[in-house]
Amino acid sequence: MTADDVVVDVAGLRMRYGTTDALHDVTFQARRGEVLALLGPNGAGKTTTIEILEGFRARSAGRVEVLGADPARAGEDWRARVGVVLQSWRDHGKWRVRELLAQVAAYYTGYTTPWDPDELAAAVGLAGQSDQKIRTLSGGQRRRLDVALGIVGRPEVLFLDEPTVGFDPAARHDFHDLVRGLAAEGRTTILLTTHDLDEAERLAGRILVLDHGRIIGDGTAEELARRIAGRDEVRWSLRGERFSAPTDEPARLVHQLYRDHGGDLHDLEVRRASLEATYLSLVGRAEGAPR
Ligand SMILES: Nc1ncnc2c1ncn2[C@@H]1O[C@H](COP(=O)(O)OP(=O)(O)OP(=O)(O)O)[C@@H](O)[C@H]1O
Repeated sequence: MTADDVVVDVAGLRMRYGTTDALHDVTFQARRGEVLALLGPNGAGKTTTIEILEGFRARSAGRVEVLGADPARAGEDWRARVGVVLQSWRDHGKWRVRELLAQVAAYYTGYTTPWDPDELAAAVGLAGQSDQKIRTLSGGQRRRLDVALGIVGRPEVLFLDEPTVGFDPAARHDFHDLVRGLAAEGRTTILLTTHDLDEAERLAGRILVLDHGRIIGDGTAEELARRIAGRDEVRWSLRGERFSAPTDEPARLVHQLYRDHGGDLHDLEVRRASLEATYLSLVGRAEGAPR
């Protein structure tokens, strides 16, 4: 990773609210084009971290750089390069989708080349709602609009705080497609917070597990699962008897079983080391650790 590739650089970040330490010593980096999930239980410090990176909250200690600048002191030109998806724009119920996108796009003129409102509406799946008033949108459509407003200035870094809370499965699916589409372009670094393992696994190339203000896991879903839950498991039955074996190479074991037992082999199953088991194990371990 070269210094130019590092878009988010956090070292020794601490946050104290009164007498409560919400972040102890958080250190991580994100590269250009990377999708990073901050995963953790309630109160882990996800929102606090992301608000500090967005420049909306002053930290207690530590070094934070986003696009080479300290968010606590960065100016308008920096802000134009950073996208933040806020909770729904409920105050603008009387505005039409295109109008609001055009209005917000106009703020970026002079800093970046914002999206054309109609192209952006189409990109987030709101082409059919461009002329609709915001208060008439469904929850999922409104969330798409939130995302559209977050990306209207073509940000280099996009922050999404619990983006799919309250979504139905179809809206979640569409939203995931939208984020994957943005990520596929490779120019936007995306940092999202979630409680949802499935969402983290689907969207993020890398997952940071945060618990009680500390990072207790960092890697791809597969790396985390292997590191903690260990090996995959192969299960089978042979002449009415059940067997199981842990293995690092399930394909090789399955091949061997077929070679040795052929048609006598039944109920063959490969269980991958799961992110869920890893997460529960990580968070469970941290429960017993000193704070
Ligand atoms: N403004 C505040 N004043 C005092 N304490 C706060 C404040 N904001 C957050 N906290 C505390 O800091 C800790 C981390 O909170 P934070 O909201 O960052 O967690 P989170 O991981 O985003 O949780 P959730 O998943 O529930 O949204 C919690 O103990 C919370 O009570």
